[in-house]
Amino acid sequence: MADPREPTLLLVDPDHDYLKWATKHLAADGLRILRCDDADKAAKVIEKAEVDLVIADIQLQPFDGMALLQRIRATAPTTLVILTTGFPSTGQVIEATQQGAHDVLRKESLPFELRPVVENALQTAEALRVADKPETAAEMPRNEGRLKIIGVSRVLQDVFKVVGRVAKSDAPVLVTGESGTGKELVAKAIHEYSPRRQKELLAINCGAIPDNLLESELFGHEKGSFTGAIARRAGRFEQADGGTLFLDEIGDMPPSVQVKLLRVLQDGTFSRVGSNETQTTDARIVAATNKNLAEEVTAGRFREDLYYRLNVVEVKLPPLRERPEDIPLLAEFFLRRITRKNGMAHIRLSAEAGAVLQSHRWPGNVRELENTMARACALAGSNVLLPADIMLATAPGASEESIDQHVNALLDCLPSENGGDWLLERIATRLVERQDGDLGAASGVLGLSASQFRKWLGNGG
Ligand SMILES: Nc1ncnc2c1ncn2[C@@H]1O[C@H](COP(=O)(O)OP(=O)(O)OP(=O)(O)O)[C@@H](O)[C@H]1O
Repeated sequence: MADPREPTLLLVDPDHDYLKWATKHLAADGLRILRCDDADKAAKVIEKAEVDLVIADIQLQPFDGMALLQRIRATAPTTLVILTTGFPSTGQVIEATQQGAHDVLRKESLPFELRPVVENALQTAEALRVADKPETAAEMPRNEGRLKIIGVSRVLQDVFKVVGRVAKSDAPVLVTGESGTGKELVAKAIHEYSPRRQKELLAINCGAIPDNLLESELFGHEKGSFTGAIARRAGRFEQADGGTLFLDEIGDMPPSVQVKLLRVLQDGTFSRVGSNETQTTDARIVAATNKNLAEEVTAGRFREDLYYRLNVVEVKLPPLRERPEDIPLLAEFFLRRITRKNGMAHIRLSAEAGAVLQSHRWPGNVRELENTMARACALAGSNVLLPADIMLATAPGASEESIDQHVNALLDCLPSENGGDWLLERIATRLVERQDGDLGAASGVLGLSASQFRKWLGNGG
């Protein structure tokens, strides 16, 4: 049965002006906001109503925010709690985190940080609720069109805070991280939380466009300026005027284009290819790279002056293996998205499969996890994913240790006697079913010959 409940947020603060401001600031379609001015009332509300997220001041009466947090942890484990305070000490932040607070925010940074952190927390709360109640799993997520960045890890929460802070300004942002960590998603979030959100967000992959075309793609060209320039054309900088321009793979930008980009960053001007006329643009630049740009500078492949201009604010996205707590949530999120898109019944992740995912190194990061979930959905035989349903791409760089972890996780789910045969036969049978009975195709998935594969099937065919 679908859970028809609206996401619910409870604000707890003795300051009535703050409560009014925060209610207005966070108001969104389909979001229920409750308010209390003391901890006792808040605890009663939480006993009666299902609350997804509590935002409470640390200084409350008759008991403080930390004590409220402990009560909530004991009585409503899936309710997330964000504590707010004037000047949190490091000790407070550590203690609150250890007690299970989702986050601790400084009051003075709430105008920038509150909305992105709350929206992310509500998505996380929804994912937790769905994971907690399998019967509601087929439910369509709310806010269908909204950007979704899933993650509960502290490092990702920190990324959210930076996004909230920088979104309001026009400063260039450099998003760094390995391939597939979500750099483009962060660029979209910066645009979406910025005053430019009504205007265009345009993206260009500097590594995917031949060097001689990149300049004209970015800055436009005049008719006849090169062979094939049959008409005057506006470039991305003109099109993104007033909006945001996302320059992906900036480390691959050729030196001639780097010079022109530097000029735009210095004074907002450029010229179309084949023209001396100066154009102006007010496009906000978000650049991304999976290279180490400082090293590119040292190697003489990237201009130092451009590096400093771009790197006014750096958002570092950690690889997925450094935030394993995000993996099961992301996996559940992708499972829901994939099954819904394909009109399939919802498929859940078993705890054992979650453990297998958490022990993988994910060289392709979140993108690899998404693909792994798509493959698992296509091959799954029931509505619960087991370790045997998860086929991890054997990355050339996978360490022996991580391979051992997978093997151990698989062995853990075997019955004690004669387990190996049982598992191989199950895997082989499933594969044949998924390939519509085509034994040759099924053996091909594993790279085995048909005769080897028949042995797996255990019955000679
Ligand atoms: N935290 C997240 N929550 C939900 N989806 C995510 C998250 N991070 C990444 N993704 C998804 O993973 C895929 C890869 O993300 P994205 O394209 O933003 O990575 P990238 O770092 O820009 O990769 P590349 O360097 O290869 O361009 C996308 O489908 C994106 O939607």
